[in-house]
Amino acid sequence: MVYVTKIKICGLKRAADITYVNLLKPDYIGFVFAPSGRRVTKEDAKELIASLDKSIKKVGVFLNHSVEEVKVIAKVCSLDILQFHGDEDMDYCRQFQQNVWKSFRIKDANSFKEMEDYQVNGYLLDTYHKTQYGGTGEAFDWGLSSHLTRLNRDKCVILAGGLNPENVKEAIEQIQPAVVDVSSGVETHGYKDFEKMKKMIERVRKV
Ligand SMILES: O=C(O)c1ccccc1N[C@@H]1O[C@H](COP(=O)(O)O)[C@@H](O)[C@H]1O
Repeated sequence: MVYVTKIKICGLKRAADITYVNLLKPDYIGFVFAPSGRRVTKEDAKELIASLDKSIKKVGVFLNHSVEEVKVIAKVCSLDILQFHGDEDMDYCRQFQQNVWKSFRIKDANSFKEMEDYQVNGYLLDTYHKTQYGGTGEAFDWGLSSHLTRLNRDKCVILAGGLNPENVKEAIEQIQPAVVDVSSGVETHGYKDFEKMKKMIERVRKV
């Protein structure tokens, strides 16, 4: 079977991280503007982006920001995609020129129903957590994806949550997402790890 899964590496914050991705060329990279140890300011992100390879698409990760705030950051950083991780509804999502990925926190079979209320460019499946909206490093039960309705299966699914070089092949085979999104799984002591990122990209592109 041939899958053509794309890969996003999220949570870049250092100049070294940009050097790594320029060498490894994932399809997407993400800057976290949500409260997190990975959070960057728009000024930091703009400076990092200045030396980013132009072939790599830039995703901004937001969490219940105001529309105005997102618009300013998207413009300053020339973001290609806006990823919303909070309680943003469809009225909120339709207010932007950029492509929108909305995250859905998967807990049980019912968690997929909310996807039907949205018409966005990407449907990001992440793990439900009581207190965290993302970046947990925890995978959800991929078996639950059997509850994705046919309608939802045809959508652009981005799989996130606890992915790493060891489990990504199984995840792709089970869910067949358009994109896999990784943050914690390619870090060591809170920083992006070149060897883990390299291994991750090799594994994804070999499936
Ligand atoms: O990365 C974060 O710190 C973060 C904070 C708040 C919302 C989203 C966040 N990141 C996104 O979380 C998922 C899964 O990350 P992980 O691989 O499990 O660490 C991914 O979509 C990140 O973009």
